[in-house]
Amino acid sequence: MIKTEKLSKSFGSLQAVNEVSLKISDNSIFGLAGTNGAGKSTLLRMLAGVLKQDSGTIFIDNKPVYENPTIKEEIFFLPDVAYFFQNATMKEMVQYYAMYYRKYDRERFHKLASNLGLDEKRKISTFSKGMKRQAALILGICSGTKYLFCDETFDGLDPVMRQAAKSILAYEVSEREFTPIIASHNLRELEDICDHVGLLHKGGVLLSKDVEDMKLHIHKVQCVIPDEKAEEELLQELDVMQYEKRLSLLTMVVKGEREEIMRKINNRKPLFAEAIPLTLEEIFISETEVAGYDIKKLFI
Ligand SMILES: Nc1ncnc2c1ncn2[C@@H]1O[C@H](COP(=O)(O)OP(=O)(O)OP(=O)(O)O)[C@@H](O)[C@H]1O
Repeated sequence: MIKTEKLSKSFGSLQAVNEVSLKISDNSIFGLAGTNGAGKSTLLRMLAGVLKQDSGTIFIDNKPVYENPTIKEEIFFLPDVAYFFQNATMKEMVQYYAMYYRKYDRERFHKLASNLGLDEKRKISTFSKGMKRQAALILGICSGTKYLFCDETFDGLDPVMRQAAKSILAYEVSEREFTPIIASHNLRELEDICDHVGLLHKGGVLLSKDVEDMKLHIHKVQCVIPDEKAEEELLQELDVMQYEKRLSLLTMVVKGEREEIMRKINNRKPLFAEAIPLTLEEIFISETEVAGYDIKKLFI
């Protein structure tokens, strides 16, 4: 488990991370969301023990991380710009990492590289940007560490590869002790993968929540209600966060229990009504409006 208490870091007069207290549970995928400059990379670098905090504490599995080689053997950090030795092939990078990470899984690496169509003997410098991202990700995953810190790892991957990367991470979490932490300025990249999301804003944590929990209390529904008056009454009756009407189709994001919402809609004799999946952005809108933030301005 990762636990920080009042973690802070400044660069000169700029407060990049401001009293961040977070808990990241084991065997879950944690998304660290926030706009450009929110402090995600600085926070990840401190968590990975690359950067020393000015104040506050970080404990990983109850041990301080900075200058602690034992705990660092359980951490792999994927920076936003992947680093490879000059002219190195993936095969050579594996040899290098395997010297440091005793649990390096070469077999898994061969399998993943082959599945993704990446040639282990080709110089990584000749790979495309997306291929380099894939290479960095699988090199990191196969290190066998308990924690994987990913800084904008999905950036530059096409939608198919993004999905593949998400599946690989989810598979690892289900198969072994593994906790990936993924930082991204794009909420859509964290969609469908994170169990828990922390939202950083101006160096502080705006919220940190379990995604499934959030989904229990907010729902997106679509319906067609032929009677205009009944529709108006429904909008009054429900705790509507957002709504949009296109022709006769009414789409609403509503707070409350799902059964109760559907019961109220069905009372208005809809031609059709169904609940549809919520995006992370929609969930965040409802969660942060209480704090007075306009999430749309934070994530354009
Ligand atoms: N080495 C540094 N020296 C000075 N300022 C820095 C340094 N590293 C980060 N900062 C500043 O700290 C703040 C947070 O930066 P950080 O890179 O952590 O944000 P981020 O959320 O990762 O942003 P992005 O999504 O753009 O990568 C920014 O204002 C940045 O300019």
